[in-house]
Amino acid sequence: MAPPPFPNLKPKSNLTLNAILPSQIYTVDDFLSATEIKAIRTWIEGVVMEEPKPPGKGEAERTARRGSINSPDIASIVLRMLLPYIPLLSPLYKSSSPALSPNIRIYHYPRQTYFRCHYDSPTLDPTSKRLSCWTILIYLSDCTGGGTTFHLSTHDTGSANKKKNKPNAITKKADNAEGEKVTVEPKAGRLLLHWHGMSGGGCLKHEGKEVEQGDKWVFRTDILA
Ligand SMILES: O=C(O)CCC(=O)C(=O)O
Ligand SMILES: [Fe+2]
Repeated sequence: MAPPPFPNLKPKSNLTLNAILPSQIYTVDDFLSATEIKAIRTWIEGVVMEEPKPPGKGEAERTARRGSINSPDIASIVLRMLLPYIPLLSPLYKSSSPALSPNIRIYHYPRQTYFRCHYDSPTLDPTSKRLSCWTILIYLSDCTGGGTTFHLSTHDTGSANKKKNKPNAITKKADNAEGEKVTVEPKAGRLLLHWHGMSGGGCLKHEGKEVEQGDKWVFRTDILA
């Protein structure tokens, strides 16, 4: 039997782009409808999911199951949904031909799984020869815990470029030992974009916190610069 198809998603008008931390972290709630999430979850049943592997040298530990598929078609469906928001982002998106990485990844975090602190880095798309610059995460379920937490005083380019931005916060937490953090909670249909491009101080250190209740499902790709 043929695997279930990826649904044809419908761009929605009147959604707000929330600047959680200007120039770094943005969200859009209800980016996907409940029907679209259900159809994507059905499509995922045809995606081969791999069990977690021990981290390689210098890699962050991650204990979620992951699947990946190379699909320019899915990238173009999701790009059409993202187009209204791209001109609103900072750093300003300069390319005249917006594109998404066809490397589509699915994460499944059962209870008690996590993705430890790391930085995303610009990654070359071998076909277009373009580097990624914005991480795209779309939450496909509700769960307790499992937030995507950013460590605000961190940049991979060293202290000279540390941001002085203040977050507009979904949940804002001060932690004296580790500095200020901002957590985007997983919510079904919520889109999270965060910057990992070359300029603007690069990527903030971030992590997928341990899931406490329920299962966390995430769709991941990247905007290409
Ligand atoms: O699952 C999350 O909340 C974070 C995922 C992440 O950091 C990544 O895909 O690089
Ligand atoms: Fe990441």
